[in-house]
Amino acid sequence: MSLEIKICGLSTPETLEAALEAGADMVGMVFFARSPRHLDLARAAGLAAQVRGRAQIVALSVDADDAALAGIVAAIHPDLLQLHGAEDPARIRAIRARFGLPVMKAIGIGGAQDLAVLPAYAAAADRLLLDAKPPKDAVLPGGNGVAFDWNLLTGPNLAGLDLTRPFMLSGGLDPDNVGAAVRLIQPGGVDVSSGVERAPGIKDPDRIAAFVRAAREASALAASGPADPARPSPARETRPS
Ligand SMILES: O=C(O)c1ccccc1NCC(=O)[C@H](O)[C@H](O)COP(=O)(O)O
Repeated sequence: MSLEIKICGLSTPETLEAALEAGADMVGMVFFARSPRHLDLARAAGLAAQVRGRAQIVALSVDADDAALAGIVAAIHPDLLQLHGAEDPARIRAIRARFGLPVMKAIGIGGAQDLAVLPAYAAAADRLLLDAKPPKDAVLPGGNGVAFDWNLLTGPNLAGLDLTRPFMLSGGLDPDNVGAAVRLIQPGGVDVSSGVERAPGIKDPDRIAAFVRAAREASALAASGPADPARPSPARETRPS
């Protein structure tokens, strides 16, 4: 299975085009008013029209209620809903049922203890996004450009987890470190926002291209031999189909 690459927090036609031309599989649009990447629905609809049929459209929200989600879905017809708040497995199931769309749940990882919740979330969501926990003083629950210890996701720590679909890795990835992350973890996908920006909320086309290139090169290399012999390759799945 080939590595899926998501560029999150795109907000202009130019940077969106850079992500699509670089070969991103997924593009993320942020609906969270406190974020410098926040999009209003009209702007998002225009960007979605530019993407349709070229990559998957991911709508990111944070503890959004049904009315807010309905507005987002009607405006951009996303392929995937990314939930980046404190949505529990019951809420994820309710959202999947109500909107008939696959859900990717972001889970903050700070230590081995955070892995315990993964099976419950994997059973409810279509995908998991394993992200860093936000720093204590952070305004945003994600998109903070901080990484967690990737070694938490190597063989012994994942051994007891019933994961049956590829997860995406995120948090502090950038063009310089994504190769090492892919070779070590062999995730199903990688997701980046801050690491391809020149300032908060301002994406850099060159960094987007460099990120995609580095991730693809590392994925090809990893496919020729797993870095962690205790771990099946590619990364295991997180939900029965
Ligand atoms: O990007 C935002 O502004 C944002 C706001 C609220 C919740 C999540 C948000 N972003 C999440 C992401 O962009 C990524 O899924 C992930 O957290 C990685 O971000 P980064 O560490 O900046 O690459």
